[in-house]
Amino acid sequence: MENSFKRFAGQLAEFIDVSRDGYAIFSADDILLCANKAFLEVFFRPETELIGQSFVEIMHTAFRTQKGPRIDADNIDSWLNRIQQLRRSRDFRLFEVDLVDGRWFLFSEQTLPGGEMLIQAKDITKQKIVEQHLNEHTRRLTDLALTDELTQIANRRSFVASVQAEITRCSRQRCAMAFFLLDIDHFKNVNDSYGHQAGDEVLRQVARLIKSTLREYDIFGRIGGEEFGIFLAQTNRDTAVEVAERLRQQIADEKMHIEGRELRITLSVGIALARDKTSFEQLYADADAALYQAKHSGRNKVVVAEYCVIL
Ligand SMILES: Nc1nc2c(ncn2[C@@H]2O[C@H](COP(=O)(O)OP(=O)(O)OP(=O)(O)O)[C@@H](O)[C@H]2O)c(=O)[nH]1
Repeated sequence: MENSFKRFAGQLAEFIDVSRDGYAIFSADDILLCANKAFLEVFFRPETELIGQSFVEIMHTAFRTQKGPRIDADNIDSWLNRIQQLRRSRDFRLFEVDLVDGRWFLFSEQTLPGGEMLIQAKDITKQKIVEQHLNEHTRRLTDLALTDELTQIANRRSFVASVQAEITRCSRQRCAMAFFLLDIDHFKNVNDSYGHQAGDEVLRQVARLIKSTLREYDIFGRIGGEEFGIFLAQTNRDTAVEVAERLRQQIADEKMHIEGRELRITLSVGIALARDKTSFEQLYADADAALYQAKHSGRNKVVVAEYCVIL
C-alpha cells in the first residue's frame, strides 16, 4: 500500500513538472520551497533565483522589473500590506491574476495544517479573451437596444426608463421636475419638399443641437418620429421656461445646411411641471396637452401645461 502510494506520488511529481498549470509550495513563514516550470514562467525567473526567496521579495522584484503579475499601485509596500491581509486569511482562496504580458491565471491558495501553502496557477488567458469579447458584445448590444439609430441619442425605451428612475428620486426628495415635449413644426413639409433623407438629416442636426445645449445630467431622448423629450430635475417653472425658450430660439436661429441647401426649421414645446408624486404617463399627458396648445396657437412656441402655473 505504502509502495503504491509512493509510486503514485512519484508519477504525480512527474506530471506536475510538465504541467501547463503552475504549482508551488511556500513555507509557513512564506519562503518559496519548490515550484514547477510553469510557475517559474509566471515570473520569468529561473529556479535558482526564485527558490528560497520570500513572497515579499518575489513581489518586490516583479514590481521593479515589471515581469509577472500586474501590480496596479504606486507604492508596492502598501499594495503588499493589503495582499498580506488577504493571504492566509482563509484555508482556501481562489482569485484571478493578470500578468504584465497579458496572460491571465486563476490562482488557488490552499494552506496546510502546518502552515505551508500550496499554490496552483491555471492559465485562463483563452477563457478571459472569450469573456472580454462577450462583455464587449453585450455592451454593444445594450447600447444598440438603448440608442436611437438615426440620431444616436436615447431611444424611447431608454429615455422612459431613465425618466422613471429620476421621477422616483425627485418624488422622494420632493424636488421640482420639468418635462418637455418638443416637436418639429411642419416636419411633413420637409420630407415632402426635400425628401426623406433630408428629413433624417434635419432630425440628426436638431438632436445634436439640443444635446449640445443641455447639461450632462439632463435626460434627453427621441420619443418617436419628430418628437423629442427632455427631463430636468430640480427645475422650477421659471428655469424650465427659460431653458425651453433658449432651445426654441436657438433652433429657430440655426441655418441648417441640408444636401447643399439652407433650411430653417422651428420647434414647438409643451412643458409639464411636478413636485410631488407623478408618473411618466402623467407628465407626458400634461406636456402633450401643452404642446397641442403651442401647435394651435401658431407653432414656434413654448407653452406650460395650465394646471402647472402655480409651481
Ligand atoms: N425623414 C423622417 N421623417 C419622419 C421620421 N419619423 C416621422 N417622420 C415624418 O414626420 C412627419 C410628421 O408629420 P405630422 O405628424 O403631420 O406633423 P408635422 O408635419 O410636423 O406638423 P405639426 O407637428 O403639426 O407642426 C410625417 O411626415 C412622418 O412621415 C423619420 O425618422 N425620418
